[in-house]
Amino acid sequence: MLPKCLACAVAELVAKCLQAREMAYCPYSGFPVGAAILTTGGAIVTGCNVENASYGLTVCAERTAIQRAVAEGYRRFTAIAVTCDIKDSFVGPCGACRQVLMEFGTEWDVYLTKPDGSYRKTSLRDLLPLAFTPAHLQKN
Ligand SMILES: O=c1ccn([C@H]2C[C@H](O)[C@@H](CO)O2)c(=O)[nH]1
Ligand SMILES: [Zn+2]
Repeated sequence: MLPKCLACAVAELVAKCLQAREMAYCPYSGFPVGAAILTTGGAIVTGCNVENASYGLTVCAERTAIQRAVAEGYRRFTAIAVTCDIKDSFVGPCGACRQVLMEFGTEWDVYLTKPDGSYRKTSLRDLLPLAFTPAHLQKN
């Protein structure tokens, strides 16, 4: 894959998370969420929330995306863009998703994206301070 400029990669990532939100399966909440993950190699893997009649089995968009990415053979990531239908504020991933993303690196950029495509950049470190990570399980 050809390397892209960072601004181009972010623009594509944001566009893909908005597209992914269109695929959300959310008949119970009516709250569609889209996510798009950028791998270190420049590939983008998307996800949406997938709800279930047994409500607790619902999977968030961010976890759908990361699980899909890992299943496709990717392990190293640089960024995730996330969007929902809320227009007046930037909304972060839920706590469960923050922890699951942290499993695959502490240095993620996170683009909290509004439906109009505007975004606020933050980081997984800032979203999950003092995180418990795989490094804590390594023997000394
Ligand atoms: O970070 C989050 C938070 C919520 N949801 C989904 C789960 C559920 O389908 C709907 C309402 O909680 O939004 C996500 O996809 N990501
Ligand atoms: Zn979540």
